[in-house]
Amino acid sequence: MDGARAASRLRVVLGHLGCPSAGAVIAHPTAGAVSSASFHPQFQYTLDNNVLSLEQRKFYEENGFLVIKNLVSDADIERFRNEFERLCRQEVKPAGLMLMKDVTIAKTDLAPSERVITKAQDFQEDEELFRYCTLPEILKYVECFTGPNIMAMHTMLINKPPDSGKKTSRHPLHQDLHYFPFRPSNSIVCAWTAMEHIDRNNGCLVVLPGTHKGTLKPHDYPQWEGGVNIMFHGIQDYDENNARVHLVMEKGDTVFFHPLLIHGSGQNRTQGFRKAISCHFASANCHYIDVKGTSQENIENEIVSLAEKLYGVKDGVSLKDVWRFRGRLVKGQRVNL
Ligand SMILES: CC(C)CC(=O)SCCNC(=O)CCNC(=O)[C@H](O)C(C)(C)COP(=O)(O)OP(=O)(O)OC[C@H]1O[C@@H](n2cnc3c(N)ncnc32)[C@H](O)[C@@H]1OP(=O)(O)O
Ligand SMILES: Nc1ncnc2c1ncn2[C@@H]1O[C@H](COP(=O)(O)OP(=O)(O)OP(=O)(O)O)[C@@H](O)[C@H]1O
Ligand SMILES: O=C(O)CCC(=O)C(=O)O
Ligand SMILES: [Fe+2]
Ligand SMILES: [Mg+2]
Repeated sequence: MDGARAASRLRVVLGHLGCPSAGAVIAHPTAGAVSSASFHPQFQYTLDNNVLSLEQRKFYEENGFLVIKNLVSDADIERFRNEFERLCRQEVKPAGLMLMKDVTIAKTDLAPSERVITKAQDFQEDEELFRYCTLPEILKYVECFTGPNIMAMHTMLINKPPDSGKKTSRHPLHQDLHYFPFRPSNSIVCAWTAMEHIDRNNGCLVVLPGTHKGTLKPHDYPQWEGGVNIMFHGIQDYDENNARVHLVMEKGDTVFFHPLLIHGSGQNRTQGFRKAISCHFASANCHYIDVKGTSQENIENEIVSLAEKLYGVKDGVSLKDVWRFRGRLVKGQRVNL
């Protein structure tokens, strides 16, 4: 049940009980016997617990994202950086890991190194990097969105390269839900941690606040002259008047955001490789959906044919099989996913 319906149902129930202040529960959460810290039926994107302040909850409800400063330690980030370098040099090859190169060098046979790999994806079998998805300081916040049964569904270390001049280091504006065949969307959250100072010069995250309240939009490849990275689908028609917020973040700062929030990242105009580590978490109580006949069918076809090509998997595989294989339980019980 969503928050608005829960609130109106609560009003009905309290009304039946002859409670005169039924409306006041919504208008004045501090009134009466209801504790303000734990009971907010008007909220629909965050859960009742004592981790987020009222201000933080209101911010996420309104905007669809929340930045927590200095959440991950320098020592942990150093470990992630070292392990990423080992993966790039292919000193270790965890099962399922995908190493991506920028489209401008995809067809070259440069030896893999941290100056060639732009993204390490699906590191769920790499114990050292997967520590990120189990950090108590991360999970404490994740639980505010997913509840207690938590799956790490999708992992990435993004190493945005210096732009070659073709602007291929950009990530077009998109909604992550486009890639996910599970619902409900409010029980999914991305944690994205800056591994260094990130601003507009090296291609920070750009978000369109409040867009998490909308629906999933059709995505496809943008018509960019210089080329687009494989699977970097973007929204074709978003509201150009929607405010754009550039998230300037320091090392260790972490943004939690809703999978419908429209976001992307600009080009990296520096000579450094801009690093961030992220995980999409979902409640294990979410359920898989069939995306056939929906706007997500294009990404399903693309991912499934890639899986067939790279891993020789047989016909009849669907997007949900790919995600079932990637997902790992990090807290509570693996209920559905
Ligand atoms: C919420 C979240 C999911 C949002 C996102 O993450 S959006 C971006 C998602 N991106 C992905 O999922 C990419 C996942 N990565 C991969 O699948 C792999 O790393 C690959 C890109 C396929 C590379 O795999 P690899 O084993 O190295 O295979 P190959 O080097 O033989 O490449 C296979 C064919 O793909 C091409 N390719 C590789 N990298 C890129 C690129 N950056 N842009 C465009 N095309 C690319 C490559 O040229 C090759 O093409 P063909 O020779 O088959 O024509
Ligand atoms: N013309 C465009 N059409 C669609 N998306 C765009 C366009 N230009 C940029 N974007 C996308 O918008 C997001 C942010 O880009 P934006 O240009 O605001 O930031 P930037 O490149 O970091 O900074 P600057 O404005 O200084 O270039 C990225 O996801 C980028 O891919
Ligand atoms: O540039 C980034 O780090 C963000 C990438 C992103 O949004 C994604 O991979 O889904
Ligand atoms: Fe994204
Ligand atoms: Mg720009």
